[in-house]
Amino acid sequence: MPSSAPVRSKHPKKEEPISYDINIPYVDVDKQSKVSTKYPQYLPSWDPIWFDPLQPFEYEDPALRVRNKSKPNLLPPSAKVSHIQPSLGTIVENVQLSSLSPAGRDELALLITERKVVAFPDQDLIDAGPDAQESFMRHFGKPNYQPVSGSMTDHPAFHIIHRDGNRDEITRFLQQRTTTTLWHQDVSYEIQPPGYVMLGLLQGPEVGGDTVFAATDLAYKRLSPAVTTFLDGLKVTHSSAKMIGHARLTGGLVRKDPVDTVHPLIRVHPVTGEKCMFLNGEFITRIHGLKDSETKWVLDFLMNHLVTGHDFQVRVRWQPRTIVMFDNRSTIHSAIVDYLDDDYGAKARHIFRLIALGEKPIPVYEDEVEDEFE
Ligand SMILES: O=C(O)CCC(=O)C(=O)O
Ligand SMILES: [Fe+2]
Repeated sequence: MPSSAPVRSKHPKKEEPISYDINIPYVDVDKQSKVSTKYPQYLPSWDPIWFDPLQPFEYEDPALRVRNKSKPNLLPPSAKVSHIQPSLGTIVENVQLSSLSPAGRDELALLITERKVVAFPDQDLIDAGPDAQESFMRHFGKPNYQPVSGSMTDHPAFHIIHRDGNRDEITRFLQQRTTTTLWHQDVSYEIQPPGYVMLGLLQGPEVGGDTVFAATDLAYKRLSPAVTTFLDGLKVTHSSAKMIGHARLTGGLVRKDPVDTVHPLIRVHPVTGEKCMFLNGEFITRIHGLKDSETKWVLDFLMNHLVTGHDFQVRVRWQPRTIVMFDNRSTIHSAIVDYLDDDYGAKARHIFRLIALGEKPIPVYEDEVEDEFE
């Protein structure tokens, strides 16, 4: 929970040369207040709140409570269900998330584990306010408080993704990178990382600004037994230190101390039982038992496999008032910042993210000795 303990710094300085993470944009707060937005209450705020480290907690995945796999409480006959790709990604129309009973929310969790990414266009939950949105997500797990980046005053579990159409930051970002895509699994450094994640579109460009997802279990299945046998027992350190260090160095807001957590590289999904690659382009510092160049070799190969395998990916196009819910255990994702080009007219994009923290990642070999390779 929030506490009133030390405030390290305030919002980012104007001379900040480049954002550490394209998903955590540098924002000129003074200018922001003048930006026209449909949802001013959701403009990012940088309130000086301090959070203590996440403590272990009991977690039962809501999908495990579902007995009737046809999901009658989620999908009445009037619901229109269409798949975006054969193996992942589904659009559900004529269902309002705000009206779901607890049994309907359990069934939603099951649908998300089955389809990995589910989009619900035209949701009245988008306009129901932050309390209703937070309370909806509480069903799926514990809230997360982001250590850096813009949030909402009095609602620190919100992570706000907002671009006002200004290209300057992207131009700076692309001075050092060749693409705006940054593949990641959300908050993988926490001891109990997110299971379910909600993204809610407040405002977006007519064309562009899609979000792309890759299935980490399907990608795992493509690997040969010789490779999966090697990967199955590996442990990896995920760290928020670089992100937080960068924020501190540049005078940005910091709300938590850095966390380093050892996770299995391959985790077993608690609902589907599938093995998922648990990997991140942003937060991994080492694979235990491997040398630096070997770690880089393994991570480069696996990330390349994930991001180039379009046959186990889905790209979600945002329609107005869409809520996307995805399984952060069986997917890796990236925003696509392609809508700021002059030729197409710069556009604003405004999304909120709410996270439900889930189980401690389940290793393939339960009886492994902790930190055997340290
Ligand atoms: O903006 C998006 O589409 C995704 C943002 C995201 O991945 C994040 O904030 O963690
Ligand atoms: Fe993300």
